Amino acid sequence: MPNWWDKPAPVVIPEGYAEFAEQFRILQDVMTAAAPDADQTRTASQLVAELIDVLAQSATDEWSQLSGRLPVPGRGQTLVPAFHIETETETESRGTVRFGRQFLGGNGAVHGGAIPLFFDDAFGRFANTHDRTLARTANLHVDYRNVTPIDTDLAVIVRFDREEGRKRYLTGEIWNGECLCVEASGLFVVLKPGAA
Ligand SMILES: CCCCCCCCCC(=O)SCCNC(=O)CCNC(=O)[C@H](O)C(C)(C)COP(=O)(O)OP(=O)(O)OC[C@H]1O[C@@H](n2cnc3c(N)ncnc32)[C@H](O)[C@@H]1OP(=O)(O)O
Repeated sequence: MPNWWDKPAPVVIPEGYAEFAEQFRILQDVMTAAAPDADQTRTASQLVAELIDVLAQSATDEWSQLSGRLPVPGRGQTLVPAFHIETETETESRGTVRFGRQFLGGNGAVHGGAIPLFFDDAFGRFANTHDRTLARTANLHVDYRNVTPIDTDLAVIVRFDREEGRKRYLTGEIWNGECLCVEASGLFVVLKPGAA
Protein backbone atom coordinates (compact mmCIF):
# COMPACT_ATOMS: atom_id res chain seq x y z
CA MET A 1 0.00 0.00 0.00
CA PRO A 2 1.42 3.44 -0.86
CA ASN A 3 2.23 5.86 1.95
CA TRP A 4 -0.37 8.60 2.02
CA TRP A 5 2.24 11.28 1.42
CA ASP A 6 3.40 9.68 -1.82
CA LYS A 7 2.16 11.53 -4.85
CA PRO A 8 -1.07 9.79 -5.73
CA ALA A 9 -1.08 8.04 -9.08
CA PRO A 10 -2.96 9.99 -11.74
CA VAL A 11 -6.59 8.98 -11.97
CA VAL A 12 -8.80 9.04 -15.02
CA ILE A 13 -11.84 11.22 -14.42
CA PRO A 14 -14.70 9.96 -16.57
CA GLU A 15 -16.72 12.44 -18.58
CA GLY A 16 -19.57 13.83 -16.51
CA TYR A 17 -18.11 12.80 -13.12
CA ALA A 18 -17.46 16.39 -11.95
CA GLU A 19 -21.05 17.30 -12.82
CA PHE A 20 -22.26 14.19 -10.98
CA ALA A 21 -20.31 15.22 -7.87
CA GLU A 22 -21.93 18.66 -8.01
CA GLN A 23 -25.36 17.04 -8.43
CA PHE A 24 -24.59 15.02 -5.30
CA ARG A 25 -24.06 18.26 -3.34
CA ILE A 26 -27.40 19.52 -4.65
CA LEU A 27 -29.01 16.22 -3.63
CA GLN A 28 -27.78 16.78 -0.05
CA ASP A 29 -29.15 20.34 -0.11
CA VAL A 30 -32.59 19.40 -1.44
CA MET A 31 -32.80 16.41 0.91
CA THR A 32 -32.21 18.75 3.84
CA ALA A 33 -34.76 21.25 2.52
CA ALA A 34 -37.49 18.69 1.74
CA ALA A 35 -40.61 17.61 3.65
CA PRO A 36 -41.71 14.63 1.51
CA ASP A 37 -44.94 12.76 2.15
CA ALA A 38 -44.97 8.96 2.51
CA ASP A 39 -45.20 8.32 -1.25
CA GLN A 40 -42.41 10.75 -2.04
CA THR A 41 -40.28 9.25 0.73
CA ARG A 42 -40.78 5.73 -0.68
CA THR A 43 -39.94 6.84 -4.23
CA ALA A 44 -36.87 8.80 -3.13
CA SER A 45 -35.71 5.91 -0.96
CA GLN A 46 -35.95 3.46 -3.88
CA LEU A 47 -34.01 5.82 -6.15
CA VAL A 48 -31.28 6.25 -3.55
CA ALA A 49 -31.09 2.46 -3.10
CA GLU A 50 -30.54 2.17 -6.88
CA LEU A 51 -27.87 4.86 -6.73
CA ILE A 52 -26.08 3.02 -3.91
CA ASP A 53 -26.16 -0.20 -5.96
CA VAL A 54 -24.64 1.51 -9.01
CA LEU A 55 -21.86 3.22 -7.07
CA ALA A 56 -21.08 0.16 -4.94
CA GLN A 57 -20.21 -1.72 -8.16
CA SER A 58 -17.09 0.44 -8.53
CA ALA A 59 -16.06 0.50 -4.84
CA THR A 60 -12.29 0.87 -4.54
CA ASP A 61 -9.55 1.81 -2.09
CA GLU A 62 -8.48 5.28 -0.88
CA TRP A 63 -5.72 5.52 -3.48
CA SER A 64 -8.01 4.90 -6.46
CA GLN A 65 -11.21 6.72 -5.50
CA LEU A 66 -12.13 9.84 -7.47
CA SER A 67 -13.64 11.84 -4.60
CA GLY A 68 -11.05 14.28 -3.31
CA ARG A 69 -9.04 14.04 -6.54
CA LEU A 70 -11.06 16.15 -8.97
CA PRO A 71 -9.49 19.34 -10.37
CA VAL A 72 -12.60 21.32 -9.41
CA PRO A 73 -13.53 23.39 -6.31
CA GLY A 74 -14.24 20.99 -3.48
CA ARG A 75 -12.50 18.20 -5.44
CA GLY A 76 -15.71 16.16 -5.50
CA GLN A 77 -15.47 15.76 -1.72
CA THR A 78 -19.16 16.40 -1.20
CA LEU A 79 -19.04 16.62 2.60
CA VAL A 80 -16.84 19.73 2.44
CA PRO A 81 -18.14 23.16 1.40
CA ALA A 82 -16.29 24.02 -1.83
CA PHE A 83 -13.77 26.88 -1.77
CA HIS A 84 -13.92 28.65 -5.15
CA ILE A 85 -10.48 30.23 -5.45
CA GLU A 86 -10.29 33.45 -7.47
CA THR A 87 -6.73 34.64 -6.79
CA GLU A 88 -3.78 32.90 -5.18
CA THR A 89 -0.17 33.68 -4.39
CA GLU A 90 2.21 31.55 -2.30
CA THR A 91 0.99 33.31 0.84
CA GLU A 92 -2.61 34.33 0.23
CA SER A 93 -5.65 32.73 -1.33
CA ARG A 94 -8.90 34.61 -1.96
CA GLY A 95 -12.23 33.33 -3.19
CA THR A 96 -15.75 32.46 -2.16
CA VAL A 97 -17.71 29.80 -0.37
CA ARG A 98 -21.45 29.20 -0.30
CA PHE A 99 -22.79 26.94 2.45
CA GLY A 100 -25.84 25.18 1.02
CA ARG A 101 -28.92 24.12 2.97
CA GLN A 102 -27.25 20.88 4.11
CA PHE A 103 -25.00 23.04 6.31
CA LEU A 104 -27.89 24.70 8.17
CA GLY A 105 -27.40 24.83 11.92
CA GLY A 106 -30.58 26.75 12.70
CA ASN A 107 -32.50 29.91 11.88
CA GLY A 108 -30.55 30.59 8.69
CA ALA A 109 -27.13 30.21 10.31
CA VAL A 110 -24.41 27.83 9.14
CA HIS A 111 -23.79 24.92 11.54
CA GLY A 112 -20.87 25.74 13.84
CA GLY A 113 -19.14 22.48 12.95
CA ALA A 114 -19.19 23.14 9.21
CA ILE A 115 -16.94 26.17 9.59
CA PRO A 116 -13.90 24.39 11.09
CA LEU A 117 -14.51 21.64 8.51
CA PHE A 118 -14.23 24.25 5.79
CA PHE A 119 -11.07 25.79 7.26
CA ASP A 120 -9.37 22.44 7.90
CA ASP A 121 -9.79 21.68 4.22
CA ALA A 122 -8.88 25.17 2.93
CA PHE A 123 -5.88 25.48 5.29
CA GLY A 124 -4.86 21.85 4.66
CA ARG A 125 -4.81 22.37 0.90
CA PHE A 126 -2.84 25.62 1.19
CA ALA A 127 -0.38 24.22 3.77
CA ASN A 128 0.37 21.34 1.42
CA THR A 129 0.68 23.03 -1.98
CA HIS A 130 3.16 25.42 -3.61
CA ASP A 131 5.86 22.71 -3.38
CA ARG A 132 5.49 22.40 0.40
CA THR A 133 6.18 19.05 2.04
CA LEU A 134 3.27 17.33 3.71
CA ALA A 135 1.89 18.63 7.00
CA ARG A 136 -1.11 17.73 9.13
CA THR A 137 -3.41 19.89 11.20
CA ALA A 138 -2.11 20.07 14.78
CA ASN A 139 -4.68 22.62 15.94
CA LEU A 140 -7.47 24.76 14.58
CA HIS A 141 -9.06 27.77 16.28
CA VAL A 142 -12.32 29.40 15.15
CA ASP A 143 -13.88 32.67 16.35
CA TYR A 144 -17.52 33.05 15.33
CA ARG A 145 -17.73 36.86 15.09
CA ASN A 146 -21.18 37.06 13.49
CA VAL A 147 -23.74 34.61 12.18
CA THR A 148 -22.62 33.04 8.89
CA PRO A 149 -25.68 32.82 6.63
CA ILE A 150 -26.46 29.77 4.47
CA ASP A 151 -27.20 30.12 0.73
CA THR A 152 -25.06 33.25 0.47
CA ASP A 153 -21.89 33.89 -1.52
CA LEU A 154 -19.28 34.72 1.11
CA ALA A 155 -15.78 36.10 0.63
CA VAL A 156 -12.90 33.98 1.96
CA ILE A 157 -9.30 34.92 2.67
CA VAL A 158 -6.72 32.28 3.61
CA ARG A 159 -3.18 33.34 4.52
CA PHE A 160 0.01 31.36 4.98
CA ASP A 161 1.31 33.59 7.76
CA ARG A 162 4.66 32.07 8.63
CA GLU A 163 6.77 28.94 8.99
CA GLU A 164 8.91 28.18 12.06
CA GLY A 165 10.88 24.96 11.67
CA ARG A 166 8.25 22.24 11.05
CA LYS A 167 5.40 24.50 12.14
CA ARG A 168 3.24 26.32 9.60
CA TYR A 169 0.78 28.96 10.77
CA LEU A 170 -2.29 29.80 8.72
CA THR A 171 -5.09 32.31 9.27
CA GLY A 172 -8.38 32.91 7.54
CA GLU A 173 -11.56 34.94 7.44
CA ILE A 174 -15.07 34.64 6.08
CA TRP A 175 -16.91 37.86 5.19
CA ASN A 176 -20.54 38.50 4.29
CA GLY A 177 -20.13 41.79 2.47
CA GLU A 178 -18.72 44.21 5.05
CA CYS A 179 -19.58 41.89 7.94
CA LEU A 180 -16.80 39.71 9.39
CA CYS A 181 -18.42 36.35 10.15
CA VAL A 182 -15.44 34.17 11.09
CA GLU A 183 -11.77 34.44 11.96
CA ALA A 184 -9.77 31.21 12.05
CA SER A 185 -6.20 30.14 12.63
CA GLY A 186 -4.47 26.83 12.33
CA LEU A 187 -1.15 25.17 13.07
CA PHE A 188 0.11 22.58 10.60
CA VAL A 189 3.10 20.44 11.54
CA VAL A 190 5.31 18.94 8.84
CA LEU A 191 5.34 15.16 9.17
CA LYS A 192 8.44 13.42 10.46
CA PRO A 193 9.95 10.97 7.94
CA GLY A 194 7.83 7.80 7.97
CA ALA A 195 4.94 9.41 9.86
CA ALA A 196 1.44 8.99 8.48
C1 LIG B 1 -2.59 18.35 -1.65
C2 LIG B 1 -3.56 18.09 -0.54
C3 LIG B 1 -2.92 17.27 0.54
C4 LIG B 1 -3.84 17.24 1.72
C5 LIG B 1 -3.06 16.84 2.92
C6 LIG B 1 -3.96 16.59 4.06
C7 LIG B 1 -4.10 17.79 4.94
C8 LIG B 1 -5.34 17.61 5.72
C9 LIG B 1 -5.22 18.21 7.07
C10 LIG B 1 -5.82 17.30 8.06
O1 LIG B 1 -7.00 17.40 8.29
S1 LIG B 1 -4.86 16.15 8.81
C11 LIG B 1 -6.07 15.37 9.93
C12 LIG B 1 -6.17 16.04 11.26
N1 LIG B 1 -4.88 16.03 11.93
C13 LIG B 1 -4.38 14.92 12.44
O2 LIG B 1 -4.94 13.85 12.41
C14 LIG B 1 -3.04 15.07 13.09
C15 LIG B 1 -2.85 14.14 14.28
N2 LIG B 1 -1.64 14.52 15.00
C16 LIG B 1 -0.43 14.16 14.53
O3 LIG B 1 -0.27 13.42 13.55
C17 LIG B 1 0.72 14.73 15.25
O4 LIG B 1 0.35 15.13 16.55
C18 LIG B 1 1.37 15.93 14.50
C19 LIG B 1 1.93 15.46 13.15
C20 LIG B 1 0.38 17.08 14.27
C21 LIG B 1 2.53 16.45 15.35
O5 LIG B 1 3.27 15.36 15.82
P1 LIG B 1 4.85 15.34 15.73
O6 LIG B 1 5.32 14.19 16.55
O7 LIG B 1 5.31 15.42 14.32
O8 LIG B 1 5.19 16.74 16.42
P2 LIG B 1 6.22 17.04 17.59
O9 LIG B 1 5.71 16.53 18.89
O10 LIG B 1 7.58 16.63 17.15
O11 LIG B 1 6.13 18.65 17.65
C22 LIG B 1 6.65 19.45 16.62
C23 LIG B 1 6.40 20.89 17.00
O12 LIG B 1 4.98 21.15 16.85
C24 LIG B 1 4.42 21.56 18.12
N3 LIG B 1 3.08 20.97 18.21
C25 LIG B 1 2.72 19.71 17.87
N4 LIG B 1 1.40 19.54 18.07
C26 LIG B 1 0.94 20.72 18.56
C27 LIG B 1 -0.34 21.18 18.95
N5 LIG B 1 -1.42 20.39 18.87
N6 LIG B 1 -0.46 22.45 19.38
C28 LIG B 1 0.63 23.27 19.44
N7 LIG B 1 1.87 22.89 19.07
C29 LIG B 1 2.02 21.62 18.64
C30 LIG B 1 5.38 20.96 19.15
O13 LIG B 1 5.29 21.68 20.38
C31 LIG B 1 6.72 21.16 18.47
O14 LIG B 1 7.09 22.51 18.56
P3 LIG B 1 8.64 22.94 18.69
O15 LIG B 1 9.29 22.48 17.39
O16 LIG B 1 8.62 24.43 18.84
O17 LIG B 1 9.17 22.22 19.89
